[in-house]
Amino acid sequence: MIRVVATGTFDILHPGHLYYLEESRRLGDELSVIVARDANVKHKPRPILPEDQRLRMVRALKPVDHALLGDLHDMFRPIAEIRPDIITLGFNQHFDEEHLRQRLRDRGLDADVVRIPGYPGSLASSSKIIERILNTRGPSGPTSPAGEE
Ligand SMILES: Cc1cc2nc3c(=O)[nH]c(=O)nc-3n(C[C@H](O)[C@H](O)[C@H](O)COP(=O)(O)O)c2cc1C
Ligand SMILES: Nc1ncnc2c1ncn2[C@@H]1O[C@H](COP(=O)(O)OP(=O)(O)OP(=O)(O)O)[C@@H](O)[C@H]1O
Repeated sequence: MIRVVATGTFDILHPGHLYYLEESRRLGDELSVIVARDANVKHKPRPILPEDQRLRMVRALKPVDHALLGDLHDMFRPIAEIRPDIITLGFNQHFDEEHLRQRLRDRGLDADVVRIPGYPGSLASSSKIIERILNTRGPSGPTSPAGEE
């Protein structure tokens, strides 16, 4: 039984998320997904959708066997519980593979780390979808009703 773990914020689902999770699942027999806590998303604007909602949607996706919210303080705690054989990183996750492998070894965890490539598609990005919403439906967007600020 090969256990795989995937991680991410998953704010406003799109086909890039699905591709990452499908490719992660293909590497093993069981896929667990750790969804980032609202309080831990500091490297970009805070998610639009709250963590419970992001978790619920990820859990419903076909390639996902288990989904859980991450730990608030220690990112290796869920990993120590799941004991995966493989941890996948998405194409734009800011972790260095070798550094992550070393930190895992330091904690007595010997999971391999595999980078999954990007899925092509102009709207396969949460931030681009948000940008498009603001540009097309925001106060100065082309579809706002006449006379409304
Ligand atoms: C091995 C690993 C374990 C993680 N564990 C947690 C965790 O327990 N709690 C959490 O809030 N984020 C955790 N994260 C981080 C997020 O799930 C996410 O990868 C990070 O916020 C980068 O998000 P993004 O690629 O979705 O922008 C973990 C990331 C990795 C690579
Ligand atoms: N287009 C994509 N192709 C492949 N993997 C993707 C794609 N978009 C996101 N992922 C992966 O899905 C996981 C969760 O991604 P995340 O929630 O950061 O979405 P995002 O669309 O990259 O967000 P943002 O646009 O805010 O950076 C990460 O591992 C990320 O690398």
